[in-house]
Amino acid sequence: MSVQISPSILSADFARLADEARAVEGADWLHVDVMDNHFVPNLTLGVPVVEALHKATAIPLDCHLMIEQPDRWAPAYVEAGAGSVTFHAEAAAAPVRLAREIRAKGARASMALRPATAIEPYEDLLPELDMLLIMTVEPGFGGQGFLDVMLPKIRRTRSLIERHGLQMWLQVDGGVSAETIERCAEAGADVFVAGSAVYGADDPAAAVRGLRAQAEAACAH
Ligand SMILES: O=C(CO)[C@H](O)[C@H](O)COP(=O)(O)O
Ligand SMILES: [Co+2]
Repeated sequence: MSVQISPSILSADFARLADEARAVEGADWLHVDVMDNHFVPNLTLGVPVVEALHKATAIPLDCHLMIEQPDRWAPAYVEAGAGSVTFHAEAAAAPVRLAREIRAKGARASMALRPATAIEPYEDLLPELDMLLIMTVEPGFGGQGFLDVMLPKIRRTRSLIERHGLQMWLQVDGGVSAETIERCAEAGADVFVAGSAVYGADDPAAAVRGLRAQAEAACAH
């Protein structure tokens, strides 16, 4: 699977979201962090903003739901136009049923793991998913330092995906930057979320190009 760069609008100017989406033209997906102040101690945006963003940009929206009760709310994000919908394993009541519903509605189904959540209990669920997201910070805020202790989990997850012969994305989210992206790619990630490293740069589109070049070089090894 080819490298995908997904800038996170968590680090963008929320008063200018349409412009900020255009500022990363050339990115593969746009990562949209939905937080409900219950699953994580922060509050961001919801379905109406995703709907508006979908109308404002051609970039596929990669919605990361850091919310309780994703079984109840995730389908609305597909209807709002999300290209992929990621729910957290720790919050989902029925992850297989939810993944099937997301796929049936026409989006990629993805499941996220907090840093302390192991992949192994979810091994048998992998065929139900189009993507697995390994958090490399505690979810809730942008601009945190990359947790390099997550690298073995990325490697183990890549091995499981290969052992099962699956075609699925492996996404990393949190602290991904020019300093850390190569280690993520070498460990087996192929979808890279970057918030502060892209929107904190003077030229966000150039930052996307730089991250892509580094990831592609490291993935080829
Ligand atoms: O899900 C997230 C936080 O919970 C964000 O996607 C992530 O933190 C991106 O920001 P940065 O690249 O600055 O770490
Ligand atoms: Co995210």
